[in-house]
Order: sequence, then C-alpha cells, then structure tokens
Amino acid sequence: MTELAQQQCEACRADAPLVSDEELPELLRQIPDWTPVTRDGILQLERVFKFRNFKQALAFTNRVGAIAEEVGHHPALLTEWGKVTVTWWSHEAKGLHKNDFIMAARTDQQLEAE
Ligand SMILES: C[C@H](O)[C@H](O)[C@H]1CNC2=NC(N)=NC(=O)C2=N1
Repeated sequence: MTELAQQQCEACRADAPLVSDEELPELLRQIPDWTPVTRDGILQLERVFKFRNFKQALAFTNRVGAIAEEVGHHPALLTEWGKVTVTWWSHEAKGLHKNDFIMAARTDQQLEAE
C-alpha cells in the first residue's frame, strides 16, 4: 500500500466522500501522533508540535503552509512560542476526507525538513 504521504489529494468539493466509520480506525493507525477531535459537530485531526522557540515554530508553520498551498487543501494553524497546533479537516465537506489524512502525514514530514 502506498504510504499516506505519497498518495494524491483529490479536489476539495462539498460533496466529496467523507471517511466512513469503517475506514477511520485504519487511517488513524497510519498517523498515530494525531488525535481525532469533534468541534461544532465536525470531526477533525489535530496534533501539537513542540519547538525550542518561536522562530522554529514559525518556520515549521510556513513549511506546512507551503504544502497546503501546493495542493489547495489548508489546515488551521495556531503558532505560539515553542508550539504549533495543526488541525486538518475538509471545510466544504464538513468532516474528514482522505485528503486530511494525506496532509497530516505530509505535515509530519515537515518536521524532518528543518
Ligand atoms: C476555493 C478553494 O479552493 C477552496 O475553498 C478550498 C481551499 N482549501 C480548503 N481546505 C480545506 N481543508 N477544506 C476545504 O474545503 C478547502 N477548500
């Protein structure tokens, strides 16, 4: 099976198929550092990344922003001194799409890109 991070994102559409309850556990297993959270009834993926200072947190934020722009699929990013909270979900589809798992895996890769 192709690693999540190497899979291709689909176009973000309101009618895009959300991840089913049957698919969810296996996809979550592939991104073990991410937590499913529900906000306003919408299932999202969240991870907090820790850094030595604000400069490193901001550099990581910009790398994540760049991969989001590349595919046209964007996270919520909270950048603080020494910490970045990244949250992925599909806004128009109002839930979790395969794209969100692919982008969470690619987000993890931005750690090594120091
Ligand atoms: C017009 C633009 O392509 C759309 O609004 C895109 C932008 N980025 C997006 N990002 C996410 N996470 N979900 C979306 O539905 C989405 N839609």
